[in-house]
Amino acid sequence: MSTGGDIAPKVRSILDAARERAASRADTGGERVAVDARSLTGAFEAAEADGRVPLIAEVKPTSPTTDGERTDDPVELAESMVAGGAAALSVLTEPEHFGGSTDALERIRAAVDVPVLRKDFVVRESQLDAVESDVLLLIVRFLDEEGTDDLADLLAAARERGFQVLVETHTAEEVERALAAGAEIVGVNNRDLAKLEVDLGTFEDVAPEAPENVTLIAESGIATTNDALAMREAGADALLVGSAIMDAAGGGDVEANTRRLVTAESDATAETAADAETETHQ
Ligand SMILES: O=C(O)c1ccccc1NCC(=O)[C@H](O)[C@H](O)COP(=O)(O)O
Repeated sequence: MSTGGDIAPKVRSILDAARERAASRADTGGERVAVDARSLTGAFEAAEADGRVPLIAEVKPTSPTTDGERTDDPVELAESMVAGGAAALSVLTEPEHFGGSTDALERIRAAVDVPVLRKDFVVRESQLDAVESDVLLLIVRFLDEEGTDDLADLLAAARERGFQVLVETHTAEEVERALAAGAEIVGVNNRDLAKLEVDLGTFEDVAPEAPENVTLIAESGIATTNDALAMREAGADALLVGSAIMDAAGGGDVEANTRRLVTAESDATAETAADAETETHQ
């Protein structure tokens, strides 16, 4: 099935590149990976117990919607994110549009002890063996396209290799399809891959479709502490944040940017308590 006419030209170019990489990997064969994965839900629980907002911070040097590129050492960026309290990391491995690489992911995973998500556009089983990671992303919308494998088959193939799988959706219908395929970790992307526009209302609208036993992640467009609080209020078990932490245009402090979002809830609670205290003394 292909509903491909809806996809933005920049996203179509990403998908075409993913198909080409899948074909070249299939040609060269290559060994099947066997992952000893660090638990993503365990990392979220540890963050919650510690009063931190469970956050996946994304090493995203650039993107089709980013002004500029961050050329710092990806391992240093990743270590700063962990120092800022990130429960897990996401690492772009797509080279042509996001400046990522499998080499960067390998180096980061060796340097940190939190779970690492491989952020790429996986459409064929042969792509699963490009590199080991704790979590793998599958995007429902992309697996509609011609020349891609079936979502349930890919999910099973990824689990057979030891990956935990984050299945990304954008609509209630895609959440249903993710669940029917057996997804246990579901992301709702606030970025519409058809128009590349971001609307945090997407997560708020779609989240009620996911049952309680699913780990639900709000992805994209989360920039401020208020955004983080709104996504948590709407039911996000965790947040996935790239651009606001990377700050490619400003080259800002990645550790401080991470900490600001991770402490959003504890800071809000402290502020409310301080306001109550002030009122009592007036
Ligand atoms: O980020 C993009 O420009 C983009 C363009 C086309 C397809 C996917 C894209 N992003 C992938 C992502 O899912 C985000 O990197 C991730 O959710 C973080 O989003 P943000 O915090 O808004 O950087």
